[in-house]
Amino acid sequence: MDANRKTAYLTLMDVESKKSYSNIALNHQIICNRPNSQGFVRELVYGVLENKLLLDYYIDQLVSSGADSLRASDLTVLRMGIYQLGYMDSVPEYAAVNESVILAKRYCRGREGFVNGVLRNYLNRKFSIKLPDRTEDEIRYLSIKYSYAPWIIELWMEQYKVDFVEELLKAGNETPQTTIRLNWLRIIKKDLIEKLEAKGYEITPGELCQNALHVKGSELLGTELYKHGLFSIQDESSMLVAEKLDPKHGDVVMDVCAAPGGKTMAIAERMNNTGTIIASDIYRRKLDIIDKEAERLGITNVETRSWDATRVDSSMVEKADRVLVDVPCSGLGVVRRKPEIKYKEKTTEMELLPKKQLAILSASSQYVKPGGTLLYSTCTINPYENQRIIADFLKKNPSFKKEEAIQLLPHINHTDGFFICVMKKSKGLV
Ligand SMILES: C[S@@+](CC[C@H](N)C(=O)[O-])C[C@H]1O[C@@H](n2cnc3c(N)ncnc32)[C@H](O)[C@@H]1O
Repeated sequence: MDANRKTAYLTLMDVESKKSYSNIALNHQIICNRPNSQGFVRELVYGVLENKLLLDYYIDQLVSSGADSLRASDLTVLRMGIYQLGYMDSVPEYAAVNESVILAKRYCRGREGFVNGVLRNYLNRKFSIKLPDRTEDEIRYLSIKYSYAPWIIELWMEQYKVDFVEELLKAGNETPQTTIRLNWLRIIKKDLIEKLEAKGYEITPGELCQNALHVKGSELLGTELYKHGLFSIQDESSMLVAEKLDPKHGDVVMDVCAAPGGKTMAIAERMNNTGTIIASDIYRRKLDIIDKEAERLGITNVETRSWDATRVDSSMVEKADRVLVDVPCSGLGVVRRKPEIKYKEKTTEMELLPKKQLAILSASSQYVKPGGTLLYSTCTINPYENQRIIADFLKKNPSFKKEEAIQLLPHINHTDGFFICVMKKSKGLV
């Protein structure tokens, strides 16, 4: 059996049935199955994940009992087959059908005839299947066309005009460019560019941050340059958080939701290994990742500890020059990297997020020294987790003033969708 399609199938099944994150499942299955074209596997996995509702809409037109009636294994093989037939020009039609039938023989015993029939039916009808009528139900049309749960589209329509929302939906299905953060502690920009170019990578400068470079080329994480800590992979939105926090040499910084530590490291590099960063997270096991990253990058000013950020550590009250509050959120700004987020249901857990975010922000604000900086950030595009939290917080905490609030958007800034709000604590009594 073709190892590429097997890897893609097993990854998609992990995401569908075990609710694994796509990036983690994909890396795991690549290690287990050693496909000969990781590029093909990625294209197929992300193509299917990004277009899941659209592919199921096609299956609904082709299978009388509908996509919902199918077992996860049958549905996954059909989604993969239709995606290859409809969207992957590099795959000949016969290969897409035959390889899907081979997958079905292995993973959907007795259903290979059914899979063959549905895919042939798709080939016959693919140009005649129409999307739902936009004028009748715009949310449903957009939800199918761009494959997003309807509640996300409704949420964005509350905030933005429909054309703007459509651009945002489209951008969420694009592949993000690879961006790296150069490690100022180990190398200067010019030298890193030279070393990467010598290895055949194509480099262009970042748009938002001095230490950002866009890189074209594969296997970056396998290079000696990465292993020796000359750079990290990070979107410019996260780098901008560290830039806006503006840490100074010798500062005491608290990073209260720190794991896996991307922003902690960016802050530490800016502080040139001076001062102290207390990086805490509720999960002890996640802090090991921060310790390992610090070692790779030659960072020595980070102390990790497990702490529930909704609780106030009285020993740290008014001890920090800067506090970063990068809260857990719905992740609607990172759908380009984790397309499975587009299909999340609006659960009670999600509805409780703003309460938790406000609790974390309120408790953590107590660590800020008079005159110090408090930065709240999320990787989401949701006023209830962003602007509303800040408004509620500022109403109850008049000693803080908002200095700047930015909502980065993939179709405008070409970054992840990020919210960054910088606040200052007054120097005296308010
Ligand atoms: C958005 S992630 C942080 C990403 C991190 N700042 C970075 O740049 O790599 C949110 C983190 O908050 C942590 N978290 C969730 N609830 C928490 C709590 N009550 N106290 C502290 N950390 C919490 C999660 O474990 C998760 O690692």
